[in-house]
Amino acid sequence: MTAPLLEIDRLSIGFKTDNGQAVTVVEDLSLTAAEGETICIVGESGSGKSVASQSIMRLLGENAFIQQGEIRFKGDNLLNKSEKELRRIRGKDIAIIFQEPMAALNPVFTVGHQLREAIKLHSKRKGREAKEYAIDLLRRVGISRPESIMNGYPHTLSGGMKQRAVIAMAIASKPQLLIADEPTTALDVTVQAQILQLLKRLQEGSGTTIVLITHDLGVVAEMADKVVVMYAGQIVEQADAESLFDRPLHPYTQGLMHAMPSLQKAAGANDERLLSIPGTVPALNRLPQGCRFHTRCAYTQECCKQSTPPLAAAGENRLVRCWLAVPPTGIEQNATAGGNAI
Ligand SMILES: Nc1ncnc2c1ncn2[C@@H]1O[C@H](COP(=O)(O)OP(=O)(O)OP(=O)(O)O)[C@@H](O)[C@H]1O
Repeated sequence: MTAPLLEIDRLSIGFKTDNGQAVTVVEDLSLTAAEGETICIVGESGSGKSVASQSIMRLLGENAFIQQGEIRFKGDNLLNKSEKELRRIRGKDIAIIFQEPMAALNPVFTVGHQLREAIKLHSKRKGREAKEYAIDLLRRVGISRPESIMNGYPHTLSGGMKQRAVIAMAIASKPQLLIADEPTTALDVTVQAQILQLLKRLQEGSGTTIVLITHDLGVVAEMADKVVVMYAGQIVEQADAESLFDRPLHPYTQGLMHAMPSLQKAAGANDERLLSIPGTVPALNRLPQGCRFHTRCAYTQECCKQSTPPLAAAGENRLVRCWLAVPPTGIEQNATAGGNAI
């Protein structure tokens, strides 16, 4: 059997803080993504989604350190690569798109110049050939007057057009893996939908694997094959998208779903009484004992305050970290059987 394109294996990441202490922000994270698959990582702000995704490209700051684990891309551990080897992989085999398109665009160069540079960096195309390819890429991302956009500076474009230009740069080298970190959060709703459709269409044509970071379950519903739900640095639930939306198992996932505006409207809630999960994600250096979610959970029992639930099997291709799904008394019995289905 061929290895999945991306395998993150028991990855833990810490940051050194100003007072010299280390804080773990991603703990024991494992996931796999096959060729052509879209995997969404979802959770509230501060759950560790961006740190996890940026670690794939080793884009974390100097105060970040890997505590354990591997990130394998086509079977090779990226954490063992030199900076030189990584430079070759970044932007060519693996590309990243951020929430804010200006993070990738330089305001002092035209869109065409930047696109041609991206093309020259990762392919043999030069001069006229690079220009024609740039125009073709802009057309592919839905820009209808590519020639005039080529001569424009980024600030002359709308947010949606800028993000399209960034996507054109990202796909120039035909990457096998595209990491998209909240790519539509800065855009208004109709443009968001267009950009998501664009990513889907490009993926269908190229077979690119997408790791999509979002706090928005609406985006997950639109895009995901597989979903990883993160809370306070840990995976709390992992499932294929259909099973997750059919039957969310973790109270946190259920809370995120109840907070989805479309579901609330369908249930007849009015805007003043939008449901949300009470409380906030705890600070990672002051985590509660036991389950990290227990201080916000409607189903907290004594065991939740005492000990951390494991991420256990809960049916086919499903994992959940909750004592309700895998009761403490069942753990020893089921440990050798690989967890308890609910
Ligand atoms: N450079 C850094 N130094 C110290 N801590 C950091 C650094 N970058 C991120 N963190 C911390 O890591 C934790 C996870 O952050 P991360 O950005 O991954 O969360 P997120 O789920 O992507 O949320 P958001 O949607 O707000 O970006 C947060 O507590 C954050 O403060």
